[in-house]
Parts: sequence; C-alpha cells; structure tokens
Amino acid sequence: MYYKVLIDNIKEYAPLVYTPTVGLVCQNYSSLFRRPRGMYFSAADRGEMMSMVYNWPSDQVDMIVVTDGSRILGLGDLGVQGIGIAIGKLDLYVAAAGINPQRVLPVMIDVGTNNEMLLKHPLYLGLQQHRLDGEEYLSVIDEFMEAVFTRWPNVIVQFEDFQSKWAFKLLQRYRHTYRMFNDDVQGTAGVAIAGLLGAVRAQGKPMIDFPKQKIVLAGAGSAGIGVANTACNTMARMLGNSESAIESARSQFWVVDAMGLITEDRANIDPEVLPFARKMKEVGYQGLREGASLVEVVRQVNPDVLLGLSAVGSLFSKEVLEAMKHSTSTRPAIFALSNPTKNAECTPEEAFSIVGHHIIFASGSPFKNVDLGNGTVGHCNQGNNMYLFPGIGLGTLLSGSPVISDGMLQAAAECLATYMKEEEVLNGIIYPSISSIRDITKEIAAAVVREAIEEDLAEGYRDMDARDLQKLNQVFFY
Ligand SMILES: NC(=O)C1=CN([C@@H]2O[C@H](COP(=O)(O)OP(=O)(O)OC[C@H]3O[C@@H](n4cnc5c(N)ncnc54)[C@H](O)[C@@H]3O)[C@@H](O)[C@H]2O)C=CC1
Ligand SMILES: CC(=O)C(=O)O
Ligand SMILES: [Mg+2]
Repeated sequence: MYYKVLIDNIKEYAPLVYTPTVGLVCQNYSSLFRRPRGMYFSAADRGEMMSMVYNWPSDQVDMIVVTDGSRILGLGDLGVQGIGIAIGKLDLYVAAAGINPQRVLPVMIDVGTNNEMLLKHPLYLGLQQHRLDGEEYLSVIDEFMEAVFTRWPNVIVQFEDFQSKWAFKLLQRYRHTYRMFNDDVQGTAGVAIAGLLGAVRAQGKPMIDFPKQKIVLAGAGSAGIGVANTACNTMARMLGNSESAIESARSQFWVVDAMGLITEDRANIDPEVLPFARKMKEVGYQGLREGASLVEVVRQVNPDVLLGLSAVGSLFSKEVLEAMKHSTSTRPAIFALSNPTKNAECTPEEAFSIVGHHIIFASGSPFKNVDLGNGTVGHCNQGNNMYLFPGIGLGTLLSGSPVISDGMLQAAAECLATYMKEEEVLNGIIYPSISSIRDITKEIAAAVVREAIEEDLAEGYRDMDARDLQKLNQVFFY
C-alpha cells in the first residue's frame, strides 16, 4: 500500500521520501531509528562480509544503493545516518522504475565518521571512530563489492553520496568489472546535460549550438566535475572530437570552487579538476586571476549559464545575480542544483526578480513556480538526477549488460534531453513534471537497452537472451 500511495501521488510525496525531507531524516536518523531497513557493513566486519550477505532474506536483489555517508546531499558527513538517502533513492526505483520492493537493498558501509558532533552524540548508531582512509578504506569497499556480486551476480550497485575524494577513484576502480555507476558523478551529469541542451533550445537555437555556450560552474566536487566532463565531451563530439575540438570545448568552462577561480596556478590541484584549470595567459587577458571570486568571474565572462553544485546556500548573491543581467544569452540559464532546499545557491524568486523574467531556472530540490504578474509564470524546473538513475538502473537490468558504458549513459541523457516538446522548452520548461516519472523512466530504460544492444553488451534478462533482445530491437524500436 505504501508504494501504491507513493506511485499515485509521486509529486506530493517525492519531497518526503527524497530531497528535501530525506536530508532532515538523515540528520536526525539516530534519534528516529526504530528498525533496520537495510544492511550495515562496518569496518569491524572485515573478513565476514561474504557470509554476512547471506543474512539478507531475499534470494534475488536487483538494485543496491550504497553510501558511506561521507557527503549526504549538501549536508556533509552524516556517518551511518546517511542510510536514509539509500532508502529514499530505492523508493524512487520502485515508484519510477517498477522494481519489486523485495528486490532492493539499501546499504550503509560504516567506516566511521569525521563529524565530531555525531561522535559525541550518545544515540549515534555508527562506529565511534574517525573514518578509515587509504588502503584500509579500499579493502572494506573491495570486500563489500566481492561479497554482494558473489551472492547476486546480476545486481546493479549505485554508489551514492561518497565524498568526492573517493567518488571518482571508486568509479574508476569498479566500473569496468562490475555493474555499477556513481549517481552523483554520472546521473547528475546526464540530467545537467539535458537541462543545458534545453536552455540552448529555449533560446530558439538548435542543440548543435551548445559548444558556443559559456558556462560558469560553482563547485568542483563529484557532481560539478562530473557535469563539466560530460558537458565538455558532448561539446567536443559536436565539434568533431579532434584535439582542437576538445581544447575548444574546455575553454567554454570557468570553474570556481571554495578558493575561487581554478587556474593552472592552483597548488595541489586534483587530477580530475586539472583539465578545467584556466590557462594563466587567457585569465590575464580576461581581467581575471587565480582565485578570482564568483562575482568577478561572472562580471568578466558574462556567461550563458551559471551552474551551482557547491552545496553553499545563497552563493548566488544579489551581486552575482545582478552580474548575470549582462549574460550574452537571450535566455540566461541559472541552475541552483545543490540540495537540500537550504543549500540551493539561490531561490527561483531571487533569480527571476533580479536577473529578469526571461531566464531559464532549475533547482536540485523542488520549489514552486514564481508568479511573475500579468498571468505569466516563471517556471521552476527540478534539475535532479532522479530523472535519470531509475531509467539507467532499469535499462541495465533488462539489457543484462555486465557494465554500464559511457554510451549507455549518453543515450539516457539524450533521451531526457529530447523528451521535452519544442513549445514547452520555449516556455522555459526544460524538465518534465515529476508526475510523469514512470513514463520518462520507461523511455530512458528503453534507450539504455537499445544502446547496450548496439554496443554488443546486452546479454539478456531472465528467459530473454541476447538474440531475443536483438530481435525485439528490430521489431519494436525502429
Ligand atoms: N541536483 C542534483 O541532482 C544533484 C545535486 N548535488 C548537490 O551538489 C552539491 C555538491 O555535491 P559534491 O560535488 O559531491 O560535493 P563536494 O563537497 O565534493 O563539492 C562541493 C564543491 O563546491 C565548492 N565550494 C564550496 N564553497 C564554495 C564557494 N563559496 N564558491 C564556489 N564553490 C564552492 C567546493 O570547493 C567543492 O569543489 C551537494 O549539495 C549535492 O546535494 C549532487 C548530486 C546531484
Ligand atoms: C540528488 C543527489 O544525488 C544529491 O544531492 O546528492
Ligand atoms: Mg547524491
């Protein structure tokens, strides 16, 4: 009954099982705890995980969402309490993708927490120690992956809300051998691309004009750099994929983090961020410098898009939004994608009232549309990876692909990008309503299956083998 009510009233209840309320639940989880609703693997269980997985009562598990609680939404390290996010995401798998609720498994890997308040909290449920790091940390995650794939060889593991430091490393470590993906890096990127392409269409331009967009990105973590990489690859592909196309695509991005504009002069720059460090020569020419503030960057660049994945509420201040009035775009895009609501870089009211009624606005958590007067509405789109991850999971499951390729993720993003009709996009509506999430998820899953077949990755599902899928592809999809 719980899932029936959720499915029938998804628009009303998604903000409860998911952002923003799930954030509040995670913050207070130890005090709210009644019963375990998933599996907890802790650093103290090393050497035991292979037998522990058999404690789970379901013989079949299709989807696991796993977190180590190190970066829950924009709320930081919530330790073991982060399991709420795995539970919420899996509720959406059931509601949006129709996955059997008995075949989903929320997982918390408890390697400790560096949140001093939690360590001192008398009711804190997790290990009362600082986080493991380095090889010790990796050995715990390795053991977990081996254990779950031994019991359920066809399971799909979605990594969720791992701090950026580990998000990229774990993705590279497992993505070529296991059926897994990182939702914050890869899911968010696909949703952002769909929105960015929508913002190009909203200007009355063809999507192929995307490589001309100037993008200022606030936030260089797992989500921000995931978006920058995918957006850059999309631009480069549109420009022909040569060395110079990649170079030209990269030059469209100005990435600002907690220390300001990132340039080649930045000390100890992360390898994932390095490709987006601005060249010193260009920066000087643009009147900028290493560490220039967000407002300085927006004033000098006059970007088409201002995209926030910084986890800093109100980062898009009055000054920053005023600077966006000089954007070179006819429909400047302002994406305040950080979660939950309090961490949004700005509200839609602020964006529409300061920058103007012509903008395209998206936020990570739900906000109401803005009444602009005279019967016009400023549309608040929800730019959230919830539009993509259920379809990526369902498509991978049904295709039987042993890995989740870049092509499959790209197909998912393109499907979402083209889902919206021309007149909606021109009206500033770049993402569908959450009420149609089941239909979107179905379309995305089909696109993922098609791509898996194209790439010869599809091995089939249940009694439908690769050859049957191939036939289905010819009969139904074309
Ligand atoms: N809408 C969506 O679907 C998604 C939203 N997110 C949100 O994105 C946010 C960031 O997630 P991660 O990248 O994993 O976190 P993170 O903590 O790894 O990255 C945050 C980044 O923001 C930068 N930052 C901090 N203060 C800043 C400031 N004053 N100005 C500019 N940059 C600043 C940090 O230096 C860092 O590069 C979170 O709030 C999360 O909820 C994440 C995934 C999906
Ligand atoms: C939406 C999501 O995955 C996040 O905020 O981390
Ligand atoms: Mg997340």
